[in-house]
Amino acid sequence: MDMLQVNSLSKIYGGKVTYRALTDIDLTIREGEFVGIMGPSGSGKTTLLNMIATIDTPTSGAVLLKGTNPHLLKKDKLALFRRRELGFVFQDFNLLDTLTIGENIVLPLTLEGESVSVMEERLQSIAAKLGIQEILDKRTFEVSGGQRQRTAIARAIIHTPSLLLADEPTGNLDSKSSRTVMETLESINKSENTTMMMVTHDALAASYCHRVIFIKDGQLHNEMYRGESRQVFFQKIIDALSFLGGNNYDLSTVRV
Ligand SMILES: Nc1ncnc2c1ncn2[C@@H]1O[C@H](COP(=O)(O)OP(=O)(O)OP(=O)(O)O)[C@@H](O)[C@H]1O
Repeated sequence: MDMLQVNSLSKIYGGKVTYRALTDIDLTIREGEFVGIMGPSGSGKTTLLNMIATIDTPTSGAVLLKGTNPHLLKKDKLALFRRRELGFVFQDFNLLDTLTIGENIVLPLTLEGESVSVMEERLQSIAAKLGIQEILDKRTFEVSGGQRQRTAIARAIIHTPSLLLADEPTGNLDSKSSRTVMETLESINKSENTTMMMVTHDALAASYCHRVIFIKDGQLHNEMYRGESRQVFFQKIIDALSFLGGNNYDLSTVRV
């Protein structure tokens, strides 16, 4: 089944000087697929993610999630759609420092008015899957970056969203934590069959995806499927990035 369809999506930013950030993007993501989006700085990756996340609106074209175009929904329905169908993971974790790790994770269920016993059960089960049972009572500033990101992932999937959107989830992590976070996402993708789309500059992170789509100058450039070996895929991604060129690709910082 197709989970996400993006049809002829374009974005022109307004203002004194207009800027065409995306041109005619067509994209389909199947249920359970884990897709990476890569491309040089300024190529339109975050713009694409923001259109799909309904954080921003397209200039033309359509986004369909399970056949529904969220951009056509009224404000209340859109808020509900976002809360139920989407999960978000960001580079800077976006956790609330006034809450414990456990309270952060159950926040989406609190907003849904779920009962305490259901919340507790879901919390324990998800914390066990992500290996963060020991830190549920701690504050966000008492745990490591990798643990914070796993907390953010737990919060993003506790309401079993149709689509998990991640923007540079390893951007603030060292290489060891990056691996753990990517292994976590990979294992959730497998066990829950959660459809995932991740924007990243990090070739190591991208190598965990089933498919990587490269964007250049606001247009789809090419795509690559992983196949059997993550190591081989990693090398292919590095080659594709150096071929793609563009700004801010410092391959000396690439992690193996
Ligand atoms: N609100 C905005 N108004 C005007 N131009 C914008 C706006 N947001 C982004 N842009 C421009 O659109 C282009 C695409 O930006 P976007 O953030 O999507 O790129 P990106 O590929 O995610 O870049 P990076 O890898 O550096 O995060 C850039 O040239 C950017 O300057």
